[in-house]
Amino acid sequence: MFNDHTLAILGAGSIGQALLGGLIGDLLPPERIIATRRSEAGQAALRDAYPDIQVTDDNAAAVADATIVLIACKPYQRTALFDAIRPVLNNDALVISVLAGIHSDTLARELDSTNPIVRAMPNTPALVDAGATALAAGTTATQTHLDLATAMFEAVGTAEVVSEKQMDAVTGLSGSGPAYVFMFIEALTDAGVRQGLPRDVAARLSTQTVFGAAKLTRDSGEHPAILRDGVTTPGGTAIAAVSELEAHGLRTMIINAVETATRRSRELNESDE
Ligand SMILES: NC(=O)C1=CN([C@@H]2O[C@H](COP(=O)(O)OP(=O)(O)OC[C@H]3O[C@@H](n4cnc5c(N)ncnc54)[C@H](OP(=O)(O)O)[C@@H]3O)[C@@H](O)[C@H]2O)C=CC1
Ligand SMILES: O=C(O)[C@@H]1CCC=N1
Repeated sequence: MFNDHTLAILGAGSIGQALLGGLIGDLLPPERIIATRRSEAGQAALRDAYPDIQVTDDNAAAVADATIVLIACKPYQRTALFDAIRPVLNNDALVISVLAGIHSDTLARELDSTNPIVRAMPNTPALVDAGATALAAGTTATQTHLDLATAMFEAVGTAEVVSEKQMDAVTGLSGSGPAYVFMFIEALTDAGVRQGLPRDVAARLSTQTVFGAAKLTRDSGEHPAILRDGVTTPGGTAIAAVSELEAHGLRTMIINAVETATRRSRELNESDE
C-alpha cells in the first residue's frame, strides 16, 4: 500500500512523532520519511530519535518529492507553513491534517489547491500505539486516499471513519479526552493519599485501575453500566461512592466538558487563536 510513497511530516512535535514512531520501518522505510521542525533543538531531538530519516526546517524542500504530506503544527502556526509549501506542493499529493477544528475547505482555500485532503483527529496515547483516531475525507479525497490515511493511523492504534461534520465532536471526546482521564487518574491518586496510602502505591493502583477498567470494557464488549453493577455489592463500598459521584453530577460534568471542547473546536475554524 505504501510502496511508492514518500511522507513529509510538517511540524513533527508530539503528534507528528507519535505517528512517525508507528510508521517507521513497518509501513515506510526511514529514507522515504522527511520531518520538519522550526527550532534547532527540535531538529536535533528528531535526529537523535530517528537517525535514518531526513530532518529539516525547510518545509518547501520537504514537500518537493512528497506524495503524502502530514500537517502536524498547531492550528495557529499554519500560516507561515502554508506560505512556504503553497508554491511547491505536488497537485496530487495526499494532504493529511491533524489540525483541530480546521475544515478541509478552509485548508484547500488557504493552500490554494485542489489536493485530496483527509482530516484526522488522533490522541496522545498514539505515542504508545494505543491511540484512537477518527478520520474524515474532504470533498476531493477518494476512498483510496481515506484508506491510505486510515492505515497510517492504524499503525498507532484504532481508527474510525466519520463525516467531517462529526470531527468537532471527536475532538471534544477522544482528541481532548486523554486530558480528562489524566485528571481522573491524578484525582484518584490524591484520594488514595488522602486515605493514607503512599503516593507511589496510590499512583500505580489508580493508573492500573483505569487501564484495567478500559481493557475490561473493550475486551468484554459489555455495557459499562453492567460492568459497574458487577462492582457494586448491595449495601457495599462501591455503591456508596457511586451515589456520591451521582450526587455531584459526574455524568453532567463530563457531558458539559465535551460540549465545551466541541464548541471550542468549532471556533478554531473561525479564528487564528
Ligand atoms: N496534542 C494533542 O493531544 C492533539 C493534537 N492534535 C493536533 O495536532 C497538532 C499538533 O499538536 P502537538 O503535536 O500537540 O503540538 P506540538 O507543539 O508538540 O507540535 C507542533 C510542532 O510544529 C512545529 N512547527 C510549528 N511551525 C512550524 C513550521 N513553520 N515549520 C516546521 N515546524 C513547525 C513545532 O516545532 P518547534 O517546536 O521546533 O517550533 C512543533 O514541534 C495540532 O494542530 C493539534 O490541534 C490533534 C489531536 C490531539
Ligand atoms: O487542545 C487541543 O487543541 C488539542 C486538540 C485535541 C487535543 N488537544
